[in-house]
Amino acid sequence: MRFTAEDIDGHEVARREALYGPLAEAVRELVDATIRTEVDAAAVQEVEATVRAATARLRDRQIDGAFGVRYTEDGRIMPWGNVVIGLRNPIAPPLTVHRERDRCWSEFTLGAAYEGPPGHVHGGICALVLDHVLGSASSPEKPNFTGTLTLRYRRATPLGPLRAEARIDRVDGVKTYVVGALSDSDGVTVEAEGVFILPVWAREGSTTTPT
Ligand SMILES: CCCCCCCCCCCC(=O)SCCNC(=O)CCNC(=O)[C@H](O)C(C)(C)COP(=O)(O)OP(=O)(O)OC[C@H]1O[C@@H](n2cnc3c(N)ncnc32)[C@H](O)[C@@H]1OP(=O)(O)O
Repeated sequence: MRFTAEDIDGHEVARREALYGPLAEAVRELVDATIRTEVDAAAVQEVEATVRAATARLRDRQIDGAFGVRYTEDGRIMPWGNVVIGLRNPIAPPLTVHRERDRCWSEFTLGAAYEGPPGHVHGGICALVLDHVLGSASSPEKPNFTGTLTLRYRRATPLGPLRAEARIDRVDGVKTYVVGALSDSDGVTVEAEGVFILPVWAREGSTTTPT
């Protein structure tokens, strides 16, 4: 598991955010446009060639494997490849998760790229979002892992503006029980319960390392 410390200061973090954030946002727009475009065949082929050229240009120099989770020396976390919140990940909506004591919440919009049933959010995407928001609520600091996530899909979740929220229900040793929900403007669409577990290597006094 890749947790990496980076020797950079806040200015450098801000510079990278300003550089890579807009690129990821542009690719998100490209994904949406790819799904929804009705331009003619020649235009589609022209764009395909342009996108392939852009991809090759980015691949001129790249890291091996995934981005990992990186930290600055002053403890700032940079989960920029994360599929839910990653600044550099165009697949991430991305969510900004807010914290208030024992609860977390996020308001965000899911568009055409997240469709399952016509005009509605794919059930796996609902699970993805809820896993992350419940997981975030489970621990402000230590890396809890999802042990069990239980969902009740009460009605289909429409594409568009949504809210996810979660709070700690109870803590039992290394297990944190969290409850939460995904909602649209008419109320709850998916209810969630999760057990989030502090892995062995992160426990007090552990000498094991992440695997
Ligand atoms: C990044 C920046 C963003 C920061 C924000 C971060 C939010 C991220 C949220 C997303 C989180 C993820 O997607 S995490 C990725 C998805 N999850 C995973 O890949 C987890 C894979 N599974 C595992 O690594 C492991 O099985 C663990 C860590 C879940 C548990 O293993 P373990 O640590 O060896 O557990 P162990 O000591 O045996 O058991 C401890 C206690 O938990 C219970 N227990 C064990 N497994 C389970 C289970 N699956 N469900 C329920 N309970 C369980 C045991 O009965 C025991 O209870 P008792 O005897 O004490 O009563």
